Amino acid sequence: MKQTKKVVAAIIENNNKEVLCALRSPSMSHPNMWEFPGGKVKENEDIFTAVVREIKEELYCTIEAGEVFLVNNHKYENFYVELIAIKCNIVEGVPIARVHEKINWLLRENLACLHWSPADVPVMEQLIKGM
Ligand SMILES: Nc1nc2c([nH]c(=O)n2[C@H]2C[C@H](O)[C@@H](COP(=O)(O)OP(=O)(O)OP(=O)(O)O)O2)c(=O)[nH]1
Repeated sequence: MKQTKKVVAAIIENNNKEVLCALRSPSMSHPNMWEFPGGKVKENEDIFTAVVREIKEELYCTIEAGEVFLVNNHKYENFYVELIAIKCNIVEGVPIARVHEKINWLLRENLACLHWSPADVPVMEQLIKGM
């Protein structure tokens, strides 16, 4: 049976109404695709704790988690992902790409210009619809 990965992703919007997007590096799985930063939820960890931890590890800043924006179940070739997108705010620090190739702030209307990880496409589309 295919494994299911439970993954949290942070939807972070700045004061200019731009959304934080992160490019997976060539050494990561799903290389060279854009995603909402985050990662796998650990066993016995709640999703809100997980997203705060992942953003601290990956982007070196502190966020607070808000409400769940969208949950998308996606089937990749070798595994399933339950992608849980959570609205978040930065409360301390400035995001720095530590594991990603780069990060970018984009207006919602421009999000479709990027090449997204397939599981992220419905999240990106919902953000554009919600403008
Ligand atoms: N962080 C994050 N991961 C995503 C998104 N969309 C998506 O398909 N994924 C996938 C990529 C990975 O397979 C998994 C997240 O894993 P991860 O970022 O914690 O770590 P990883 O590269 O070591 O994962 P792995 O594939 O090697 O198990 O979910 C997204 O928006 N954010």
